[in-house]
Amino acid sequence: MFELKWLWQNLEGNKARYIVALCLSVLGSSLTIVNPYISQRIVDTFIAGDNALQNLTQERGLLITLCLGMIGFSLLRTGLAYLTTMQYEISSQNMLYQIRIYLYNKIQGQDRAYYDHNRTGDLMTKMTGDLDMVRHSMAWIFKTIIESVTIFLAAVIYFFTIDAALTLWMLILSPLIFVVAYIFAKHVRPMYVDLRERLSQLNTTTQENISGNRVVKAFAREEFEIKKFTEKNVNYSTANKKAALVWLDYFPYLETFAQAFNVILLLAGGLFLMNDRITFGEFAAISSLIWAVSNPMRNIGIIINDIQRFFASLSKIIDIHYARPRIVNEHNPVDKRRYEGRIEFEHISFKYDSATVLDDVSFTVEPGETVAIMGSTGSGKTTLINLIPRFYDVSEGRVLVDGIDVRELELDQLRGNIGIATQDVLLFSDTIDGNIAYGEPELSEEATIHNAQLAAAHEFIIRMPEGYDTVVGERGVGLSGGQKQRIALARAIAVRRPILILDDTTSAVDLETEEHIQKSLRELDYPCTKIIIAQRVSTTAQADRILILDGGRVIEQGTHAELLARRGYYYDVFMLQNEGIGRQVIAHGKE
Ligand SMILES: Nc1ncnc2c1ncn2[C@@H]1O[C@H](COP(=O)(O)OP(=O)(O)OP(=O)(O)O)[C@@H](O)[C@H]1O
Repeated sequence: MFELKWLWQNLEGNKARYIVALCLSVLGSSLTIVNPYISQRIVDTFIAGDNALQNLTQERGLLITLCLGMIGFSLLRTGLAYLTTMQYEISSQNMLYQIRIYLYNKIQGQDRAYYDHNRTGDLMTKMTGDLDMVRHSMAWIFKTIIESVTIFLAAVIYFFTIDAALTLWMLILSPLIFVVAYIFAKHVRPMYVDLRERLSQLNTTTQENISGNRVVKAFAREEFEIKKFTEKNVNYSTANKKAALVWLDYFPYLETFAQAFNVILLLAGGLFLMNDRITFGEFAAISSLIWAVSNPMRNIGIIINDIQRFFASLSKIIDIHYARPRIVNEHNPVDKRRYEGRIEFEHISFKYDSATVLDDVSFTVEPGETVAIMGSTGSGKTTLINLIPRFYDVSEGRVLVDGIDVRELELDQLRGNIGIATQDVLLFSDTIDGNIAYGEPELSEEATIHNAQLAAAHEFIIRMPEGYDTVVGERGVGLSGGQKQRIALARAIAVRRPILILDDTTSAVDLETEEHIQKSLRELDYPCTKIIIAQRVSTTAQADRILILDGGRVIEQGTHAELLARRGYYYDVFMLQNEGIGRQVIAHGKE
């Protein structure tokens, strides 16, 4: 089985321990027949045998030995069970730990497209519930199966040594039980696949609801969200019940078969006893072990249910393992530590799945230049800049950095040469200090403050209760939009990379603060090519060049003054934003 092979490979380092656990399981379970055997000897020798009374007086030593043997074997089995469980637990926990790290690394290594297509809730379910289910199966379900099978076989072999014909009578129903179990397993499998999907939907809804809590509150949509959650919860619960209850359709047959073991034993065993084919002791031993044959039949449904759950979870985990990022290093990537910062878009086009978002875009940014990109919403600005650090790869054309196609550059080095502040600001649950130093963990305190000053963030940070040590939440809880943007900007410039990309980073700050930030950016004390997406003319006016995107195409290109002179899109935006102060800014742009 492919899935089990995968699991076995991932048990690396714990295989020996797991095999020991399996062997201990087999050994401990085989010993189940020892005490019934001893009790058979006791009954036949000291209770029901022909010379029972005589033996009781003459063979006391044997009786005591047999009794002590029973106690000893019980203790031995308890000790073995303890050791066995310990080995299963340790090996499965170690495996879980290893696989979790491995899968986490895999998820970290995925490209943006992977995150576009996989829901966070689903990934979380895989990394938690599914992994736990697999571990639980390794530690408990496989143990139960191995032990049930061993006890069953040991008991059957023991019965055969007593009387083969009687054993065959007792096993007469076994093939039927396996047929019923097989049909049940086939019936229930798709239900567990469906159940797993519904669990993932439930988790996705919960995750979205919690992270989007502020939007929910803002629109007073709590009731709607509760309804949505309840619906997913009901779906999951119904699927759970359906899968669990389907067992009840089969249960009466299997329970009847399991009960029949006792009836057959009473009828056939009684006859064999009366005909002196078996002794009282042997009858007692079979009676005391009949559970070993009937219980696995009874539990077969529970085991099949758990196995189906196990395979449903395992296949989800394996999905992560085999998901290959499309954006990876070339075979022999170009090794270049520090870039100059020359960026060139050469007739590039880009499609998300099938929709064309960028169409034949060409432009060049020389090292140290500042290029501003403007355009209507959805015109492809963010998509365009995402092509530089290879968050996505072009569909056609080439993006070159320092004259080399980005696909030929070493990916970590490429991204390590770019400082980026994204449009959707995400701050980690950490101190402000920790957030600013995220890309440069060794950043000194002075440097942190310096970068915060450049990003016009220092003033508000020092006014916070714990200054730079203030912990901000998952998404910068407690900070205004503009404050978050400024911390994100400080984080982007703190890494001192030769390419700086700012995606609408100052949209939420006031004009005065923005003026300060623009000045800082112009005066950065390290060589840096800047690409700035902005909607405000006040941000773009000082750029060396401004590109206007519309519908994925560059429709205008030039300096502030040149674009104003063209009287196109840029001019219209300028007029809209500067009614009344237009003249002043025109003059400024011409400087
Ligand atoms: N991950 C994605 N998958 C599919 N389509 C996407 C994805 N991201 C963006 N798009 C689509 O690509 C187009 C361009 O989006 P993009 O974010 O680049 O625009 P933008 O110019 O940056 O917009 P805005 O100014 O609103 O940020 C839009 O039509 C958008 O719906």
